[in-house]
Amino acid sequence: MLLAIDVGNTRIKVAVFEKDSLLWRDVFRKEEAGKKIEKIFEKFPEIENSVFSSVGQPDESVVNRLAQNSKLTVISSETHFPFDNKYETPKTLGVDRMVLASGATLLYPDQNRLVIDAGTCITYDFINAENQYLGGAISPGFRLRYESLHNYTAKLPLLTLEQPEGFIGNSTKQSIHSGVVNGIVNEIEGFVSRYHEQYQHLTVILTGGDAEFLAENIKNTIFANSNFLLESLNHLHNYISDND
Ligand SMILES: Nc1ncnc2c1ncn2[C@@H]1O[C@H](COP(=O)(O)OP(=O)(O)OP(=O)(O)O)[C@@H](O)[C@H]1O
Ligand SMILES: CC(C)(CO)[C@@H](O)C(=O)NCCC(=O)O
Ligand SMILES: [K+]
Repeated sequence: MLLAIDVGNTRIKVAVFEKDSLLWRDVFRKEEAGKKIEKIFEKFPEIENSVFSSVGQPDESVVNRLAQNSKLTVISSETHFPFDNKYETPKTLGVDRMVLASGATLLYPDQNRLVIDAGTCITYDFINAENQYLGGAISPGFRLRYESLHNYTAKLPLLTLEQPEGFIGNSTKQSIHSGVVNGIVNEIEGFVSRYHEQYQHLTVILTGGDAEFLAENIKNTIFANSNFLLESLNHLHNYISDND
């Protein structure tokens, strides 16, 4: 049994896997990590292994706690990934993006893949059929867009994610919702079309905290899976174990 921990920019996501099946998952704030992780080991005493990845500097107390209770694998830029990294600055590439690229490589073999992660940031990661990671894009996610419109203007209110009533925003609120939601939807559809022009056969995977909301709004054929990063951690852990 494996415990996978993904420390994002805002929240921590954890899942327990038995082979390829996800048994249980949870999401919590960073301050709660210590207590929550202790509880997970109590709930699942069968956990032997854990795999940890963090977009920021890993929290030492969390890492120590995991290492005390299980055989721990920490994913970093030193990890042996299943793709060939062609990024010009591989040392600055986000660990979360490398985990997503690993999952896409292992789960969708021999094809061009685009992973879109809609979380705090929206990231685009492209791996070609030759398993070369070429890069992608980074843009602000829903919450960042709503917050920056409020924080950097004199009059715009702070709103939270809501489906706009139409394309033409007919009030301040509706204009903001249209700008943020239709902006992101058009951005994603635009990127997917551009990749499609260059790569006819393309598998698109959509994940992150806002994936479900987005899946309902996007035209193109995509695989939406909110747990893709956690599942990628599980598969990457198996890959590392098999190749040691
Ligand atoms: N309680 C919550 N706190 C923050 N964001 C939330 C919450 N519930 C839903 N969301 C939505 O999830 C998005 C953040 O996604 P996610 O949880 O994947 O981000 P994250 O933890 O920062 O992870 P990552 O860094 O991998 O993007 C926000 O844009 C917001 O719309
Ligand atoms: C882009 C984020 C913030 C998305 O979580 C993260 O992957 C990150 O900090 N990346 C470093 C920059 C890069 O990926 O090139
Ligand atoms: K993200």
